[in-house]
Amino acid sequence: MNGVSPCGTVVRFVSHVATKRREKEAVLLVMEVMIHSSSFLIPSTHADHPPSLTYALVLLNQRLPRFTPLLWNHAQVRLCADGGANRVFDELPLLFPHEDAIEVRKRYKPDLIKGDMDSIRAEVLDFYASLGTKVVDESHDQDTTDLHKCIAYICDFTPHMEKSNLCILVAGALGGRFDHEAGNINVLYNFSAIRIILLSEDCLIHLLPKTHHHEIYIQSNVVGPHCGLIPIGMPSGSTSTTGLRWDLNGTEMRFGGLVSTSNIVDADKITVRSDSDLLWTMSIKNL
Ligand SMILES: Nc1ncnc2c1ncn2[C@@H]1O[C@H](COP(=O)(O)OP(=O)(O)OP(=O)(O)O)[C@@H](O)[C@H]1O
Ligand SMILES: Cc1ncc(C[n+]2csc(CCO)c2C)c(N)n1
Repeated sequence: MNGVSPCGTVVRFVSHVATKRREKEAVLLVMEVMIHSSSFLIPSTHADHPPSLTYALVLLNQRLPRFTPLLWNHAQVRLCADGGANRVFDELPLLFPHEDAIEVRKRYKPDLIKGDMDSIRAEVLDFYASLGTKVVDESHDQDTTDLHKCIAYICDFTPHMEKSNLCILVAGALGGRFDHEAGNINVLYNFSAIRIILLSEDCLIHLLPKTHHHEIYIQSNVVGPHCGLIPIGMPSGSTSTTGLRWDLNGTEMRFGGLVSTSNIVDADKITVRSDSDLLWTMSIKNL
């Protein structure tokens, strides 16, 4: 029947609404929870055992955080994005002032240096190449950033099955030039199916994909209390949270309207549900 009786039309409409509601409920029922924690900021000896994630570390060409050795120890593989190698060469010895600089450099030897190679110094390249670091020169590609090239490398060499356990830590990603920061944030969206955490000494940023509900466990000795939830790229029609000083309750967020900055974590666990991808940011304590 094709809507001849007004009554039939209403019945069909009601049944359509009921079907849509059931579909929505089914989606809600099957929506998986993604767990987030900052245990990579805690020494391995104190962190949860066995660690549930496999970490990779990418070092960028920006002042490295004081806690870089901690990230290094958590990681199974360490990559430098082009000039990031200069930072490892110059800055890691400064974190161990009582040790011989060359010994420190040998201990913190990256597995791979990749990029367009316009920033790495020749002496740095020669030093690590002679120690066996793999070097991948992609100077022909002037359309993707050096960070993008490094993330692509990690993904290409991580088996499909293991990608769900992979977490890429990116040191030196924030602060400094805004075009670089924006490019680094864009990489979170380029590789939205991979866990990637951008880090500076002061804060971390990662994506909360709309495909999941999120539980963020707060290790309050290393992170917080300042935090933010930011819809980049498109508005969020509805976001709900628990555990924040200023929780959202089906709230719309958009640039030009409300975005949740200068919020405060008020619980050990924060939950977030949204119809859009959001950026989660949190302050890092003076480790
Ligand atoms: N000031 C910065 N702030 C944030 N990230 C940075 C900054 N400088 C570099 N990076 C990151 O480190 C990576 C490697 O830096 P590098 O200086 O080698 O890049 P580049 O491509 O030579 O940069 P440029 O745009 O200056 O040519 C960049 O792809 C970027 O992700
Ligand atoms: C529209 C557009 N804007 C900027 C660049 C430049 N660019 C982007 S990534 C990159 C490599 C940096 O190592 C360079 C040079 C481009 N190609 N296309």
